[in-house]
Amino acid sequence: MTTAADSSTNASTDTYDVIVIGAGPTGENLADRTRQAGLTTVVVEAELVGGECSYWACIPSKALLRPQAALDAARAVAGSREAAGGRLDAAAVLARRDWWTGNWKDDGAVSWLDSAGIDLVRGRGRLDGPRRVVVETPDGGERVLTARHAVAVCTGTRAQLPDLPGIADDHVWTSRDATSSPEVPGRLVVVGGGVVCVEMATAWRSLGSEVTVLVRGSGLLPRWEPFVGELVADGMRAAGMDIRTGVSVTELRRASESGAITLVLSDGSELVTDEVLFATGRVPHTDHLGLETVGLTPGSWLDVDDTCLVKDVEGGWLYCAGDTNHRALLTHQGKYQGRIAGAAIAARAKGEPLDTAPWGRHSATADNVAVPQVVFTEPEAAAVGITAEQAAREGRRVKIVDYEIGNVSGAGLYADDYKGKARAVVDLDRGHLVGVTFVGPSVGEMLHSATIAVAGEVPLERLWHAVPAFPTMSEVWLRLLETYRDAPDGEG
Ligand SMILES: Cc1cc2nc3c(=O)[nH]c(=O)nc-3n(C[C@H](O)[C@H](O)[C@H](O)COP(=O)(O)OP(=O)(O)OC[C@H]3O[C@@H](n4cnc5c(N)ncnc54)[C@H](O)[C@@H]3O)c2cc1C
Ligand SMILES: NC(=O)c1ccc[n+]([C@@H]2O[C@H](COP(=O)([O-])OP(=O)(O)OC[C@H]3O[C@@H](n4cnc5c(N)ncnc54)[C@H](O)[C@@H]3O)[C@@H](O)[C@H]2O)c1
Repeated sequence: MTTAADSSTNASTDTYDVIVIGAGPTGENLADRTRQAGLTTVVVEAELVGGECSYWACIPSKALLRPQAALDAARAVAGSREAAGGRLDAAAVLARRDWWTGNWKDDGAVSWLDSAGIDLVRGRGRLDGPRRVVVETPDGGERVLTARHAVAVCTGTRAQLPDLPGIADDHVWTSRDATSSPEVPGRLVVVGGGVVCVEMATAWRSLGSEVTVLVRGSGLLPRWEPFVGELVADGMRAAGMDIRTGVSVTELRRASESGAITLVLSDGSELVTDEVLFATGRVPHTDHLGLETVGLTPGSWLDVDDTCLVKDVEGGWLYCAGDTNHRALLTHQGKYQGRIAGAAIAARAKGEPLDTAPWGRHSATADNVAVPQVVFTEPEAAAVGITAEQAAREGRRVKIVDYEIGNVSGAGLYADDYKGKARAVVDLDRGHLVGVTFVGPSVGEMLHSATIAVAGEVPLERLWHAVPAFPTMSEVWLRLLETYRDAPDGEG
């Protein structure tokens, strides 16, 4: 076994300072940080460099959603509305989606790894005891890698399918099909109620599918402020989707001649469709990962501290960042964790002190208090921090401030009859915002201001001095502060 002096010049090296399993957005960022800190770094990738996000998740889904959003924006304003009467060109939308995924080729991402001095080993990696990774290479061989300092598991997730009669025999759509299908199904049923469900139902409806959404609970997006699911459902119904709540699939069968799928529902009725998407959550890629060789349970989410070091493994060498640690299943949080974990690995390798205090450079503190997310439906939803219900559960003394976004000039100018709502959750003991939610057309781009207010713990008195430009939708910030001040027992 050889030892690498510099990984960028020696591709056959088997011992590295850091081994990263999984080259999704998280693995790429983590590897970049350790390499920039001077540590030799290799990433092991079983499929495509760039991960789920680039080829079957964020990028293709947003590419599918953007054209209808552009059309809706034009239709929301008298004058442009008259010019925007046509339908989407589905073939052009799909072609643009394909371009954004690089036609499911990772040449661009591989060149970036090269330029960053990070080695790539293609194949499926698994742990084989402390600091040792065995890679099953595409040619059927095996390659053994050892790490001087750290192994980082960044293997992401795959779709979770419910165990239903017929589901194993009949091909059903998962998020992979919903983001990569070359054809628009005539009829599509989407099962779930979470983010993948609402986004993919919206995208395929915009391309012409007849869409039925089946939700076993009472509404969409149950982890968000309640008005979000209601307004998103209104928008989806207005776009022609059939949303049914309190119902789930109990059985399915695909007809061999027509290919149509019959779904048997929990209310006893049947529904016939061309495709069915199960958007019913995720499971971690931690089975077949050799977790048992280091005392962990195969298939489990990996529990980590704020530096992303896996708990319950001796020797402080195993890290896990991104989806697989279940802190926040979002690309930007995975990349953030990758940056923090990479810096922590480098500091530990050099014997430097770590700054793990809240908001320190080696602590992924934002995961606990300030996770932003945008749902790209029509209307969009955007939130950071906690909801009113979470605040109540945590026993915080809070004031909830609501405002109709349509009342500000910027929103009215953006869209005739703008409908949207903002909510701020103010922690009265701490004197700053701990949660903000917006729902309405194009609110996603406003979210970062809220993220700065929550992560920065900006005192409310100072927020009065953050003056929103006129006439932008951001004037909602001023209205939220005034509403807070004028409410009984307000402290504005
Ligand atoms: C339809 C959909 C839309 C989404 N949209 C958004 C969005 O708009 N914004 C957002 O923030 N998040 C979005 N997400 C979530 C986002 O995709 C994930 O949070 C993100 O991909 C996680 O990044 P990751 O690097 O942790 O894992 P992944 O992107 O899943 O990458 C993991 C990589 O590890 C590889 N791998 C797995 N096992 C092994 C192994 N044993 N050996 C070698 N390699 C292995 C995989 O092949 C993969 O390339 C979406 C998810 C879905 C399903
Ligand atoms: N724009 C974005 O940021 C974006 C977009 C897509 C996905 N994501 C992330 O990807 C992750 C996965 O999203 P998701 O929508 O797959 O999962 P999710 O956990 O958000 O939603 C899954 C939904 O399916 C329901 N469900 C589970 N099992 C079911 C069953 N057997 N029958 C009927 N319903 C069932 C659940 O009640 C839940 O509401 C999320 O954490 C999300 O944040 C983010």
